[in-house]
Amino acid sequence: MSTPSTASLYERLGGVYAIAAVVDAFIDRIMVNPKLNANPLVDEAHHRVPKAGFKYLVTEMVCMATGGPQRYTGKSMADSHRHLKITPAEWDVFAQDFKAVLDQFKVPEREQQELFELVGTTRGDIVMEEAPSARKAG
Ligand code: HEM
Repeated sequence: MSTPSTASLYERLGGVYAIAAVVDAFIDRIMVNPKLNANPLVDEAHHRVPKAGFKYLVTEMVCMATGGPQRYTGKSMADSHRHLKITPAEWDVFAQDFKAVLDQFKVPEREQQELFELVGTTRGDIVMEEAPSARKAG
């Protein structure tokens, strides 16, 4: 049995420098993934949004979500993804790339699981499960 740790996930991941390095590699990977860019709406946005700003916002968000002192200043997940019509299959491709990068950086299993739980909480705002007209307004 492992000793329970009181350190936040942010601290266990190594803080902002380590998180920014993982986000850097992850965004480089997803932005050129042909399976994600097969969605023309995602492809268009991936070529319009400057990578550096995207990495900045995702780093802020991961730092905040893991218990760091940063505050996320970007749009809500629903507002920044609704127009992309992301499918469950595309979400799975995204998750596979995430896992590959966490493995590449040798993030331990426990921290990977906690990250996947956090990422999973946003799925409902990002993945379009039904026609937009069927979604509740507001
Ligand atoms: C947990 C999962 C995800 C997180 C945390 C996340 C995070 C973000 C953030 C922080 C932004 C910028 C918001 C802003 O501009 O203020 C964004 C935009 C974007 N995301 Fe995600 N994202 C996730 C999943 C996905 C997936 C699965 C895809 C593609 C398949 C995707 C593609 C994009 C694209 C293309 C944009 C730019 C949209 C635009 O400006 O038109 N994201 N995301």
